[in-house]
Amino acid sequence: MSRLVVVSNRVAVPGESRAGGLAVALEAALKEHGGLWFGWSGKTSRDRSGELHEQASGDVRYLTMDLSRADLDAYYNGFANRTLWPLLHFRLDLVDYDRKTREGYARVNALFAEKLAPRLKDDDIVWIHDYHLIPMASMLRERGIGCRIGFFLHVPMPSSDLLAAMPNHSRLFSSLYAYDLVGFQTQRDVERFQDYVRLFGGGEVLKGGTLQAPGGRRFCAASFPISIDTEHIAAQSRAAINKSAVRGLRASLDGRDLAIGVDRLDYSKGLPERFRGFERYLESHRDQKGSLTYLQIAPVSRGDVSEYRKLRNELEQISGHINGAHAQPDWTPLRYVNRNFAHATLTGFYRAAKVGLVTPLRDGMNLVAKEFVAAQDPEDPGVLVLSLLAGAAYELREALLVNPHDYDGVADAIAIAATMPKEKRIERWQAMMEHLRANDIGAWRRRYLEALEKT
Ligand SMILES: O=P(O)(O)OC[C@H]1O[C@H](O[C@H]2O[C@H](CO)[C@@H](O)[C@H](O)[C@H]2O)[C@H](O)[C@@H](O)[C@@H]1O
Ligand SMILES: O=c1ccn([C@@H]2O[C@H](COP(=O)(O)OP(=O)(O)O)[C@@H](O)[C@H]2O)c(=O)[nH]1
Repeated sequence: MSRLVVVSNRVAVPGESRAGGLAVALEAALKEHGGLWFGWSGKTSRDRSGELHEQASGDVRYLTMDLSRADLDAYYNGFANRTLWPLLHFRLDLVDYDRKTREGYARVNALFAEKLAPRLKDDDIVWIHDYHLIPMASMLRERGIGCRIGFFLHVPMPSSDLLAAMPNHSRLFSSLYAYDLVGFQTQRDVERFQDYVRLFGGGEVLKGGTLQAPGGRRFCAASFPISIDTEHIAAQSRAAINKSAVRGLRASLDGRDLAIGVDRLDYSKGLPERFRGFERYLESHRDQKGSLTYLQIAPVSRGDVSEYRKLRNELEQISGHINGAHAQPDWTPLRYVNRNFAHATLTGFYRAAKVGLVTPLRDGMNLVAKEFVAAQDPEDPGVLVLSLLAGAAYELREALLVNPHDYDGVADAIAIAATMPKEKRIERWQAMMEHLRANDIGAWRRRYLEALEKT
C-alpha cells in the first residue's frame, strides 16, 4: 500500500483542540489509514520560517513547520484569509488584493514544497488541502516530484465571473492543473470550476468530465462531499450525558427547550443574520415566547484579521440589543459564548437541543450540521434548521431548509422546529442518519483516494 501524505495549513497535532472542520475531518481520516500529516505548526518564530517539528501518534506521523510573523501575516492573515477566503465565499465586497501578500503566499507555498520534496518517495500519494496551498503541486512538480498529487477544496468554488475579478487570477487558478485530481464538496462546485477552466482558464472540458490544460495535460475534477465519523459521534453523544458541562447546561434550562448554534466567529457563517432571525421569531411567535433558549457558541477565529474583529463587535451589539429588549427577570433568550469547546462536549450539547441552527451565507460543507444530526437521541431527536447555501444542504434534504437572508423564513422555521410532533421528527432524522451512516468520513477518504489512484 502506498504511503499517504496529507498536507494542510491547519494540522490537528495531538492535544490541539482548535475549532475547524478540516482538522476534525482529516484527523478522523488519517487515524483510519495512517500516514504523514504535514503543515503549519500553529506557531510563529521570531526570525525565519522553516523550523520543523516531528512527532508520532499511532500510525500517524506529524511534521509541522513554524512560520515567521511576517510570513504568517502575508500568507495566512493576508492572501489566504483577506483575499481568497472572501472571494471563494462570494464576497467580492470584502476582498483585499495586495501584491505583497500574494508574494508572501507564494513564498510560503514554495517553502512548504521545499521542505516536503526531499521526504517524498515515488510511490507516495500526496493529498493537499484547501485554498492556503493551491500552487503547492506545481511547486513540487518544479522540484521533480512525479508521484500522484491530489487536491481537495474545502470551501465553495464561486462563479467563474467572481474568480475572474481577481487580479492575476489565472496565474493562481491554473496552478490547479498540476494536480491529478481536484476534489470539491458538491457537484455545483465542480460545474463552476469547469466553467472557469473553459471560459477564463484557457482549458477544455472533455467528454466524461476530464479536463485538459492549455499545454495538453489532462486531469480530473469531481465532487466528494466531506463527512463525519457518524457512529463515533453518536456514541460520544450518548456518553456525554455524564459530562458536568452537559449536565450543567441541561439543568440551567429550567424545563425550557434549547436551540443551539456552533460556528467559528466568521462572517461566512451568517451570525448577525441568524440573530436577527431569532429576534424576528421572538417578535412574531409570541405564543412561544419564553419556551426556547438559544445558545450560540462562537469561538473567536482569525482574530488578527480586521473583518473578523469588526464582526465580533457587531455581534456583541446585536446580542445585547436582543436580550435587552426580550429578557425577563428569570430568562435570557440568547446566550452568546465566545469559547472553544471540546468536540465530545459539543456532542452532548447537540443532543440536549430541540433545534439546531446552521444558517451560513455560504459554506463549503458545514460539519456542524452533520454532527448535530448524528448526536441526536433516536427516540426523541431534535430538528435541524439548515441554510440552502451550505454544501450540507445538498445531502441533508430532510432538514428545514431556509434562506439565511430571509429573517421571516428563519423565524418560522425555528417555530416549526420547536413544535414539530415527535413522529415527524423521527421520520426526518432517520432519513438523514441513514445517509450519514452510508456516507461517513471513511467513505469520503476511500472514494477520494480510489479516484486519485485511478487517475
Ligand atoms: O484553520 P482556520 O483558519 O482556523 O479555519 C478553520 C477551517 O475553516 C474552513 O473549514 C472548511 O472545511 C470544512 C471541512 O471540509 C467545511 O465543512 C467548511 O464548510 C469549510 O469552511 C477552512 O476551509 C479550513 O481550511 C480551516 O482549517
Ligand atoms: O467550540 C468548538 C466549535 C467547533 N468545533 C468543531 O469545529 C468544526 C467546525 O467545522 P465546520 O465544517 O462546521 O466549519 P468550519 O469551521 O470548518 O468552517 C466542527 O467539527 C465542530 O464540532 C469544536 O470542536 N469546538
